Amino acid sequence: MLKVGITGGIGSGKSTVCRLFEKFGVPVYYADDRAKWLMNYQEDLKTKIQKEFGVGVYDEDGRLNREYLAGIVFNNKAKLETLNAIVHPAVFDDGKNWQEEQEALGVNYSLKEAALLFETGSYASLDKIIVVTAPEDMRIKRVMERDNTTEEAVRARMSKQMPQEEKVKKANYVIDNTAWESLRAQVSKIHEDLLYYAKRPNR
Ligand SMILES: Nc1ncnc2c1ncn2[C@@H]1O[C@H](COP(=O)(O)OP(=O)(O)OP(=O)(O)O)[C@@H](O)[C@H]1O
Repeated sequence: MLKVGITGGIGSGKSTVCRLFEKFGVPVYYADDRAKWLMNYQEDLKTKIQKEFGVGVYDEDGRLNREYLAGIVFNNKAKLETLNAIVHPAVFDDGKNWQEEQEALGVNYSLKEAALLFETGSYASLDKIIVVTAPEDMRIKRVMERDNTTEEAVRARMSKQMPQEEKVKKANYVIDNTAWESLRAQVSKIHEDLLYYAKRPNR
């Protein structure tokens, strides 16, 4: 099975593009959503997080207090690195298990969607990379509307990510998500190409 990664800056439209791939029957692993789930429900991971950041990280029901944790790590590089060193391997292993399941089902290629595909080093385990792009002002506006948040808050999150131009340099495919109208055709073309590549003998 061909393993394909899909990434892009905040608000570029990764999830929107993935939903189009799903319409073509391609299975998608949403690493960021899955990370949230694992931090809430995987006991090993929860124990490690609690040990490092204290009991206050989880509420009485055992659910992660995301605001509390964000307050600790957002402007503290060392703490953020510690958290990442705990969470990223757990998500990577979970993604690997998922890929093995997909392979056993006979899937030609699967997608792994992650905002920090390059930053976490996860791209190294993938065969092809798709980067979704959109102009910065458009991305900010879309996230402000989607999350009902401020420009400042979006820019703060954006500043922690690799710049879009650098991601594009590392991509095998780039999807320009400036306009909704051209999105489906771009996805369709890449899907055909990946299917062809995935089925090629001795690739
Ligand atoms: N081509 C488009 N035209 C208009 N709105 C769009 C388009 N693509 C995405 N959007 C909207 O922009 C917002 C951001 O898109 P999406 O959530 O897919 O981005 P993302 O890259 O997955 O975001 P994040 O980095 O925050 O996870 C969503 O509300 C989505 O509906």
